Amino acid sequence: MSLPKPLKPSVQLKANNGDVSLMTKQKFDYMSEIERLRARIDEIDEEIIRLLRERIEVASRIGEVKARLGLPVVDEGREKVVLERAGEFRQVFEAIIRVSRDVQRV
Ligand SMILES: O=C(O)C(=O)C[C@]1(C(=O)O)C=C[C@@H](O)C=C1
Repeated sequence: MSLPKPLKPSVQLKANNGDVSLMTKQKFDYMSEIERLRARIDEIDEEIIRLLRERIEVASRIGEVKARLGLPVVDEGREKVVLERAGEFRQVFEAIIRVSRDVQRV
């Protein structure tokens, strides 16, 4: 049985110190794919952050109305509904709710 052929280093990349290091084309392609996917994650994260800011703004408005009506910040029934909808992201939403409780207390 023969061993697979070693891949030829075919891409030259300049390292920070000016040395030229060799990388296989295959590894270069995989690394480019990671970069491309990370760029998409950056876009998604920016959108999530924008939506979280908007959510906090809305929660803060709810807080103002509650204060006028003399209602408590925490509404456990409503939190249950929000957390059930969150499904596998329950822990994420627990953290989000903590933030919106906090903005309603200031
Ligand atoms: O719906 C409300 O009453 C809110 O204040 C918003 C919110 C939430 O972040 O979803 C926050 C705190 C409450 O305990 C319930 C829900």
